Amino acid sequence: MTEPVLVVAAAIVDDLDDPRALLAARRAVPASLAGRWEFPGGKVEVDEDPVDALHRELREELGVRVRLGAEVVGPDEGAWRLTEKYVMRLWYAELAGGVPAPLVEHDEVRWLAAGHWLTVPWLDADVRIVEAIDAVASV
Ligand SMILES: Nc1nc2c([nH]c(=O)n2[C@H]2C[C@H](O)[C@@H](COP(=O)(O)OP(=O)(O)OP(=O)(O)O)O2)c(=O)[nH]1
Repeated sequence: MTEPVLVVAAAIVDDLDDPRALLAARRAVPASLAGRWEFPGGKVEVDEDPVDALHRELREELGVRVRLGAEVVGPDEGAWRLTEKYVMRLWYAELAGGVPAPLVEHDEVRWLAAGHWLTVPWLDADVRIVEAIDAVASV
């Protein structure tokens, strides 16, 4: 069996200490995923450190620098299984520089206000993740 490809992504919030708004990005490509929303991020390259990969992806995709918070630990050996092919690690983050813009594979980025995190059509695999972090933020 081949190992799943590691994807790293960020749940960018307005304030790590008191998250209210969550940044979601709408995919423009590929056609099969277009129109669905996701956590910005991407695949870790061979021999690349996952955290370095995350900073690289956020710089390339959104043009931002971030400060990372805690990892959002998932049920699949600490990660989140997305599909047969992909597994994702996710970190909370807040902006440290730049204004997020849909530069590469997205056509819109949107701040979702508290109570509205589940109102956009997330990628299928992301729904349970957004539910999990929404439950924590709503406490
Ligand atoms: N970035 C990201 N990918 C996700 C999420 N949920 C989810 O199922 N995926 C899937 C979509 C893609 O099939 C895969 C990640 O690929 P990607 O297209 O973001 O990776 P990448 O930026 O490195 O893309 P590329 O350069 O290889 O085109 O994981 C998510 O929340 N964020």
